[in-house]
Amino acid sequence: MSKPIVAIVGRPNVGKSTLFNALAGENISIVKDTPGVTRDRIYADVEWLNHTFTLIDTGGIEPDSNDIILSQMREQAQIAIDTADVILFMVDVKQGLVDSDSKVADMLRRSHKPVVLTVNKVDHHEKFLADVYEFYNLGIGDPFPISSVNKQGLGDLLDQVISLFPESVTEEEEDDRPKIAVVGKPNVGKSSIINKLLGENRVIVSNIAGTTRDAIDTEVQWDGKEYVFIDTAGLRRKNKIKEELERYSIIRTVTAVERADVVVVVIDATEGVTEQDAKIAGIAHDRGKGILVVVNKWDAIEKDDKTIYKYTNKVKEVLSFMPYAEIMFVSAETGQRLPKLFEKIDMIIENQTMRIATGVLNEIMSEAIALQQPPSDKGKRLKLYYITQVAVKPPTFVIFVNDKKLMHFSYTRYLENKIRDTFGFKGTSLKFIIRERKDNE
Ligand SMILES: Nc1nc2c(ncn2[C@@H]2O[C@H](COP(=O)(O)OP(=O)(O)OP(=O)(O)O)[C@@H](O)[C@H]2O)c(=O)[nH]1
Ligand SMILES: Nc1nc2c(ncn2[C@@H]2O[C@H](COP(=O)(O)OP(=O)(O)OP(=O)(O)O)[C@@H](O)[C@H]2O)c(=O)[nH]1
Repeated sequence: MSKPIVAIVGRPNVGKSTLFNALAGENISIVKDTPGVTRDRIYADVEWLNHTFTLIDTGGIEPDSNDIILSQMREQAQIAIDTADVILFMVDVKQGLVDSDSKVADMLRRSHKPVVLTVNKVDHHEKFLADVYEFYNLGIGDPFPISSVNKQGLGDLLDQVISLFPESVTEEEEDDRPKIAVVGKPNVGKSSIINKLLGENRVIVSNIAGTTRDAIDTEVQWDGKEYVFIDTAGLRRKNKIKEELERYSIIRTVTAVERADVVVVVIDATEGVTEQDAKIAGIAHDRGKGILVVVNKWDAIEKDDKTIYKYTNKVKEVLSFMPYAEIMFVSAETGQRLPKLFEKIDMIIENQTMRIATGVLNEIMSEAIALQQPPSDKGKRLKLYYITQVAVKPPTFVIFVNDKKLMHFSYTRYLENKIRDTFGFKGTSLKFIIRERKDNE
């Protein structure tokens, strides 16, 4: 089930980052050993009442000449229209209604996307109320006055945002076809891979409009089974903007990954694996998605009998935060090994949805404890009582212990490895939740 996406759009300096930080707060998921992205605060998961959604800050416009601001705002708004379920359009009560606000409002209105008009910097309600009313002129509905700095008005704002989410029983959720996102740096061969898969296999292609987002998905049939490639039309069609801002490509990646079951991370063999690849892979890792690393352009490099081995090690080193990732070497040009992609995808999905019986899990844990004593601190030893699997996609386990503080990351990793020794779980991360239970309970 993918989380709804909310995008913040607005001119420079209206307070987008301030609101983003106020809402994301400590909820921002920072996985310690994942590189980059989450800490860039471009996106974060926000919880409000019983809802979780992904908040995206489309900001990052360099305040320059007005012309540039307007064209970049249009770009920003387009990204939001393409990817978000709800758009939070932010204006600044102190600056008042500005021409570029009206132009962007026109664009948003034409998109028929749910928009929440957010009037920021209303630090004193009475003083600014008349100015807030002015924003009715934008013709995109009621203005919601807030003060991001003082965290005022955020509750009403979030209530409104949540009320606009699509019904939870959408077509997308009933659809059990595997959904695949192909991501990677520019020029690594994402489009070439998809075109090859479409072309050679004489697959039936149909465009399925996203249920609430404007992303265009592509259906591919392989071996009698249907797979959905997310937002591939945008990939195959060359980007209008030559050098898409890194921020925007991260936003596109996040929103595609959010909807995917399996994420194919494409790496260019001729360039080698880089930190930027790690950053992109980190987005999928953070979200607990199935991951397949595909090293493309394998035809284009000089090889001897050790090349694959060396290359695999290099990939594992740069992507050391996801040792479970499956790696394969392909060529979109020659089609080498490309058909294997579907086998791997099937295998990863199976692992993502695998459920292990509680009895078996507890046996594995008891054996692991017998082999390696749990850590202790100041005379108190960690006791592990019970383990059970509570969810799939990714497989999630709860471990009951006497004292959470004693459960070191390294011991969790040790247990994870023991579980993987038995069940593999290739291509998927595993999530562990540690709960305390008192001895006498
Ligand atoms: N008085 C007041 N100032 C605010 C409020 N929210 C933000 N500001 C200030 O407005 C300025 C701009 O805020 P940012 O959050 O950086 O604005 P932004 O829209 O992210 O700007 P860009 O990154 O340039 O797109 C900062 O000096 C903030 O402290 C508010 O609610 N009241
Ligand atoms: N030798 C070789 N070249 C390839 C292979 N796959 C792609 N290329 C070339 O790499 C270049 C980029 O390929 P694209 O498929 O456009 O890459 P992309 O990742 O979709 O690029 P963006 O749309 O910019 O993100 C093209 O010139 C392709 O011909 C391959 O397997 N071998």
